[in-house]
Amino acid sequence: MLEIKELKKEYAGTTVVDIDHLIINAGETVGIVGNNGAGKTTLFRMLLDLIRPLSGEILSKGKNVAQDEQWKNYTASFLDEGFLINYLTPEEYFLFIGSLQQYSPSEVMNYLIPYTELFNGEIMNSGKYIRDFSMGNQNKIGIVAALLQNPELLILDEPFANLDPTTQIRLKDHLKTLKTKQLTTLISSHDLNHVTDVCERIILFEKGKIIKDMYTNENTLKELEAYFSLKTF
Ligand SMILES: Nc1ncnc2c1ncn2[C@@H]1O[C@H](COP(=O)(O)OP(=O)(O)OP(=O)(O)O)[C@@H](O)[C@H]1O
Repeated sequence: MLEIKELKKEYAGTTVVDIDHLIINAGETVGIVGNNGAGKTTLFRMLLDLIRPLSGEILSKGKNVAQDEQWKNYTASFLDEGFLINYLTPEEYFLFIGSLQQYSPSEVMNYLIPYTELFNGEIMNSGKYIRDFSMGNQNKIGIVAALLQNPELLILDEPFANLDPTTQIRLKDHLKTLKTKQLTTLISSHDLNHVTDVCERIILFEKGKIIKDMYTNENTLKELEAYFSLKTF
């Protein structure tokens, strides 16, 4: 699904992403972990052609995302609240996103039914604009809007951040159900517990470089905890 080749990004002369070669296979659920400033969001922004690399390339289904827009037809993402439209209500926003997929309003509303529990009675019919929701609820709106696009490739930056524990568990359970749909998912997270629970493969980033790339097993969480607890700066 994705191939990254000799990808480099620098800010003010400091290398923040430096990946020799990385392949993400179709259908994989991949967790990206790393301390603050490791380069996770920068990588995601390059995957979405929001910023350009200094050198190297990102191929999505074999095509360079910076040169060919095909990836936009099958990729959905939520990186931060900047992806939302603040002056809309959640209903208006979901209908807008749905209309881009040619969904009728009733199709959109039907699609949202499985998210009733995740929304916890706080999102729909509240009469509020997106800008007036808490960060956690804005996250929920953004994640569900990304899923509404029925993507083949889903990119979520810290999806568990700002969510209450109940919602984190509901989101985690939902993300696990997506595995059966052959969706390729990239999730960055600081929550080692959740990310190892949801993802079958974990890539550990440090200063823009891949330090570990491993398939999840019963020891992965302990390994990651040991790695981060021994880390000295
Ligand atoms: N627009 C920018 N201008 C200058 N430096 C930037 C810019 N964007 C990111 N950086 C720097 O690039 C490095 C990687 O940042 P990035 O946000 O990708 O890390 P991250 O792994 O997502 O961190 P976090 O876990 O804190 O979200 C950091 O040192 C950051 O300060």
